[in-house]
Amino acid sequence: MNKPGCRAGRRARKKRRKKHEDAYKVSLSHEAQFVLLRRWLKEKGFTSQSLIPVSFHDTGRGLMTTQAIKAKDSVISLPEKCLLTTETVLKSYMGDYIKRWHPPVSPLLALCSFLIAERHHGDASKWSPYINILPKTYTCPVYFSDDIIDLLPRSLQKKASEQKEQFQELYCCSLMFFRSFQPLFTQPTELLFTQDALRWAWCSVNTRTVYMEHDQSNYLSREKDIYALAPYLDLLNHCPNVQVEAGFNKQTRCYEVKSVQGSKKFQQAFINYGPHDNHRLLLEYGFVASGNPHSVVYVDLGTLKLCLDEKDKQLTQKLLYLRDNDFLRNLTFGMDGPSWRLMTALRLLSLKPEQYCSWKSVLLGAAVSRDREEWCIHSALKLCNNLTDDNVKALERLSQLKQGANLSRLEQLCVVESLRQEEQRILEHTRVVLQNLWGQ
Ligand SMILES: C[S@@+](CC[C@H](N)C(=O)[O-])C[C@H]1O[C@@H](n2cnc3c(N)ncnc32)[C@H](O)[C@@H]1O
Repeated sequence: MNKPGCRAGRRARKKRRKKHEDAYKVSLSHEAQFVLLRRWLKEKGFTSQSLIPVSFHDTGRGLMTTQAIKAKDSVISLPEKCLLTTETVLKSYMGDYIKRWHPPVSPLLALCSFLIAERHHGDASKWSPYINILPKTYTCPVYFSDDIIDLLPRSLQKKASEQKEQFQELYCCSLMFFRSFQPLFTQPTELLFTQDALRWAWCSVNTRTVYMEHDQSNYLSREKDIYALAPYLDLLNHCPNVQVEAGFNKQTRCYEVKSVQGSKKFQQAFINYGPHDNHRLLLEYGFVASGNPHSVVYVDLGTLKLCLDEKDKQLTQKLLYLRDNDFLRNLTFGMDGPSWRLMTALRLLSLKPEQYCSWKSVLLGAAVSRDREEWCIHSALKLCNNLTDDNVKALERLSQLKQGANLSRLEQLCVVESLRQEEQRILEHTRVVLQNLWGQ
């Protein structure tokens, strides 16, 4: 039974926490750019007052409820007129240029080109109230310099570098296409459609669009056209524990978000971007969610090799089996210890020559012998300690680099630091689990 004293203490702590959070919750609804945005949206038929823009102490800018939302009730319903899609782009002054271009460009590139052009037009743009509230820069890895990429967990470094290369390739391949817009501008397109401008537009589309399927256009490439920029609605932040139903309603012709559990008054309204771990959130959205239940620490092949016995004559064969059976990726530690896949890979690597014939049953989950199980736990601890050391070094380096960094670099360093801190927390839990297993 709870002691009354404890309950009173908890209540007091809760009150203090709420007061602290409220102090760092600043309404943005009276700022000129949001007043203009709301006015512009009202002209397009969006009038709801139940969500207001707020700067939150933990997640940054987002939307707060001004009234309670019941389970299954609407969070927001945005009329089609407010959405910016490839249809908007193809119907615009850029449409004929895009339609003429061969081979057809992707829906993503069409949207990016339009955003770049509209940002350049400034107040003369019909979309300026929306463009003005878009972030000026992002914390996705495509913005990271090499020294920041080096501070990511090893398994993420490769993906981050690939993202940068993929972006670079898109830019190089699009230069001629951008040049085709020259008649629309007085300035040379090289000065408008720069790599920086495309990076900004690319991140705007990738981090802010909602999923909306469109009919395939003959004027665009075969890549799926699933994007819609949804002004105001795109101020909703992600919470892994929230459930929503979202989609374009063909009857009401609105993009609707409904809450599954409901939400209290004066709370941040969240949506769910999907069951992503922190690596995916960082790669695709440029942030990490603290306490993310989907997060794990990945053991890359280089780290796994630390517990391999170079003198093991079957080592090459073991690694081949692991690779052929898809056991060399997605090896992870979670809050509850090493994953089944990681332990299975370690069990196969642990086999002595005379046990090697049982490799098939090991891959199906069978344990071999007590001493091999101990070897696996010991190896998992070794991997856990190695990843922890790597984290500690990265965190030290990050705190050095943060000193004297400019604002956008500081934001990037802080995101990487949050990721490392989250991983440290997972590894600490994993170590306790492994030590308990070792003691059994
Ligand atoms: C669709 S926008 C949401 C609104 C955004 N915060 C803004 O100021 O415009 C998506 C971006 O919001 C940020 N974000 C979303 N959820 C977050 C969270 N739980 N914590 C921190 N940042 C978050 C990330 O930068 C992400 O790329």
